[in-house]
Amino acid sequence: MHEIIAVLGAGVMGAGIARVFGRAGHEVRVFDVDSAAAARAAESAGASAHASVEEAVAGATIVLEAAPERLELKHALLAQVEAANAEAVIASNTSSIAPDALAAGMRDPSRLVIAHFFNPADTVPLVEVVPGPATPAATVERMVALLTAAGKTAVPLAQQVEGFIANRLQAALYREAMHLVERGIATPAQVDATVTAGLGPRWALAGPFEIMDLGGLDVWQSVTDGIFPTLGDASAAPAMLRERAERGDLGAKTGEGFLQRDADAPARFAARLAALIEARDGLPT
Ligand SMILES: NC(=O)C1=CN([C@@H]2O[C@H](COP(=O)(O)OP(=O)(O)OC[C@H]3O[C@@H](n4cnc5c(N)ncnc54)[C@H](O)[C@@H]3O)[C@@H](O)[C@H]2O)C=CC1
Ligand SMILES: O=C(O)[C@@H](O)C(=O)[C@H](O)[C@@H](O)CO
Repeated sequence: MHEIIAVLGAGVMGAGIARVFGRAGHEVRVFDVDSAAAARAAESAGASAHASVEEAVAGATIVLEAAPERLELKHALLAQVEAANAEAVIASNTSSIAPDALAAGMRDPSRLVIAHFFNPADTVPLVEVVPGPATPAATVERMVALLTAAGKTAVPLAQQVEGFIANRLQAALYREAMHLVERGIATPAQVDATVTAGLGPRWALAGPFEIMDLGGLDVWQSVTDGIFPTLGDASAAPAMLRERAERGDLGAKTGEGFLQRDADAPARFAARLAALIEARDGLPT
């Protein structure tokens, strides 16, 4: 089904999302408060850039919000969308905000659904589709169909939860990774190597439940009984993350993070990831 899709926010994620839908043949419109960002994203996606939210969403059938992860900003943007378009499905690319919190200020919360893409959005197949309490099943089905037809792997959740599935899994892993570094057990590079040389290749082919089946549930019962009580239990960002973020060492965005990153690291990573996914998809099952 041909859609008219307005992408609001043309940064790291919005630009990639616009390319996904542009490549799928939909009419894509882009708005960003940074008009240069909107123009760049529109050019890369074969889309049109627009000077206002109202202009971008007028007549759109789908609105996809990829603005900064700040609830008050998203609330204001969703209000602008509702005022300018009474029909479109409104999808947010939020990383972690539960749909009901996001829809709290909306006139019609049933229009909201989460479509959570992964960075880089036009390379990573996964998109989590998360309904809020008021989201009709038909809206979830429509988003899943749209994403699937665009070549994505859409995973619908039965109900909302903060962080959805993948970010909860990532958060659990990253919490333990930082716990191990803060305890002096390993360096960030050594922790990363355990993933890229071990866990990562397996996870490209099998998720946690398949891995447990392959390893033996008796073994995993013993392992989890032994390890769970020793895991880190931080309930907020640990000092090694908070201190870097607060002093502006943001990683690839600034060149300095946990490890040194040069400016084209994200582009090189995206190219390598695309090649890896293509090779994986060509493997015999
Ligand atoms: N960066 C990542 O790895 C991922 C981020 N996300 C989520 O996607 C959303 C966007 O994140 P990023 O693309 O990384 O952020 P970003 O900071 O790269 O891009 C945000 C864009 O929104 C624009 N913007 C700011 N206020 C706006 C407004 N009122 N209306 C329209 N545009 C506005 C900014 O100028 C910027 O270009 C966030 O909710 C984030 O949590 C989701 C998956 C991955
Ligand atoms: O990893 C991803 O692309 C997504 O899970 C995200 O939402 C981002 O990592 C975000 O949580 C932080 O950049």
